[in-house]
Order: sequence, then structure tokens, then C-alpha cells
Amino acid sequence: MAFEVKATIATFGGQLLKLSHESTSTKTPMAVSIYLPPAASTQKVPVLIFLSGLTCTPDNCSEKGFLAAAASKHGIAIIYPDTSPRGAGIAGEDEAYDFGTGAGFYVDATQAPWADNYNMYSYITSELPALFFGDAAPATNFSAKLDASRVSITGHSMGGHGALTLYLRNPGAYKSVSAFAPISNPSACPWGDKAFSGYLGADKEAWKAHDATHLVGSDVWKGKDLKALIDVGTGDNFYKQGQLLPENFEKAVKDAGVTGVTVRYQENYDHSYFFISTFAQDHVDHAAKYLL
Ligand SMILES: N[C@@H](CCC(=O)N[C@@H](CS)C(=O)NCC(=O)O)C(=O)O
Repeated sequence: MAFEVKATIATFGGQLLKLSHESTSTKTPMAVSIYLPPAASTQKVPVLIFLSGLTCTPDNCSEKGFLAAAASKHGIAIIYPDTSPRGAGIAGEDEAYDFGTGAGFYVDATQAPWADNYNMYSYITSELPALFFGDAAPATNFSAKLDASRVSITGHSMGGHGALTLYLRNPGAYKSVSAFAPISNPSACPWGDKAFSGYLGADKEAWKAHDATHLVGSDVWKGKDLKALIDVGTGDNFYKQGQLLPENFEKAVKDAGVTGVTVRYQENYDHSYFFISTFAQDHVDHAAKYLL
């Protein structure tokens, strides 16, 4: 299925393209944006995927995350997917900010009425790579510009959970991972409890396959060196309310004997894009270490 280019915006020497396409995973139109650095006009560039948090569209991070500044310098493309299907027509999908629209949690729902459309895991891990790295359409032939063999992943909050879990579930698919204020142990926090109950059902065993704190010590992730950078603000109200639980992830990492995980607690920073933009360069630099 071809991309439709909705906007082309010059920024940091490259271009931000706002795209739309019909998705086979969600059975809805999906918005997705891509930042192409200047280097993409002369060579294939590696890719960093940024998974956004609750309520976000591709615009939040591309407008105020400032990842493109460092990505331009390194010659790295950034893909900004949406956070859920929109307009699926499911009763109740727009009732809450933390479930349904804007809150797909990067899982494939198994429960009615969500299972037909809420398939963000497949969307991010299968459909989007096929679209960007395959021959989607002559006018938007990204496969000539992007190097499918060099992809890293990052994300914020719900998207930090997405980045960590997709990375841990797909060894070798991504060169490195990072996260801003990730929901690190969704099975044990109110956001995760609500989302996983709705999308995955009451059996908490099924939740473990989408919980970074469980995955890191499991057979799914076979590596030892995680190549992970995580930032959490100590002034983040969601951290204080126990929605993020990075300490649980750190303990699981230690118990599993996994190395290569840096978790930084940033004094006073909150959950917002002021926090993300402050540390954006560090996260792009982290990805660049493994992509370039
Ligand atoms: N709207 C929610 C907060 C949702 C929220 O903070 N979302 C974060 C991601 S988890 C975000 O990035 N929001 C959009 C933005 O700040 O631009 C509330 O009222 O508590």
C-alpha cells in the first residue's frame, strides 16, 4: 500500500515528511512521519524509530522532541509512528486518554472488540518495516534511502514500554534501545493493568510477554549486553505515582545478570517534552554508537 505525502517540511537541513496510508494491521488509515537527514539524499541512512506516549500523534515528538537536530548531524532517519488506530469505530474507544485511541500500548489485542484493529505490535514490527524498506510506491520509495539492516528503537512513557518490549522480543531486529520515562513494569502499574486487562484479557500470564521487567530475564531475550539507555525525571508525577517503576526493571536486569543498561535519574525533570528535548541528543548519540 502506498504512502500519501501530506506535508513536506524543511528542518535541521533535512525534511520531515508527514505520511498517511491504509493499514492492514489496524484496518484504518494511519498517520506516520519520517525525518530524512541531509545524508539521505546521497546514501542509505540508518533508522531510529521513536514510539510516542499516551495521547500522542506523530506530531508531538517531531515538533518538540528535537531529536532531528542530532539525527541530522549523524545522518540518521527518524520514524515517528502513531500510538493507536484512530476512528476504528469501536464503542468507547474515545472515552479515556489511557485506553483506546492514543493508547495502543504496542501490543496485538486478543480481546473483543479490540482485536480487529488494535494490533500496534504487528504494525510497528512488521507492517511499517515492509512499507518503509520495501517498494511502497515510486514517489515515496524510501527503500532507496533507508538501510533496513541498521535500525534502533526509542520511545517515551507508553512508547518507552514499547521500545523496550519490542527490542527484547525481537533479538537482532534493533541495534540498540533507549527510553524516556518508560512504563517499565506495566503488569504492576495502573496504566498497564487497565490496558493489558482490556487488550490481553484477565490472564496475567499473557501480560508477561509484553512487560520489559519480565522479558529481560526470560528465554525470549537471549543476549547479555542490552545496549540500553534510560532516562527518568525525579520530578515526573507519573514516576512518583508508581506508573513507571524503573527500579523494578533495574532489579530484573541485575537478577538476570544482564549488562549494558544505563538508567539515569534526572533531578527535577518532569514527564514532558521539556524533559525529552533536553536529553534528545544523548539518546540519538546512543543510537548512533550502534548504527554508524
Ligand atoms: N493527558 C494525560 C497525560 C498524558 C501524557 O502525559 N501523555 C504524555 C505521554 S505519556 C505526552 O507526551 N503527552 C503529549 C505532550 O506532552 O505533548 C493526563 O491528563 O494525565
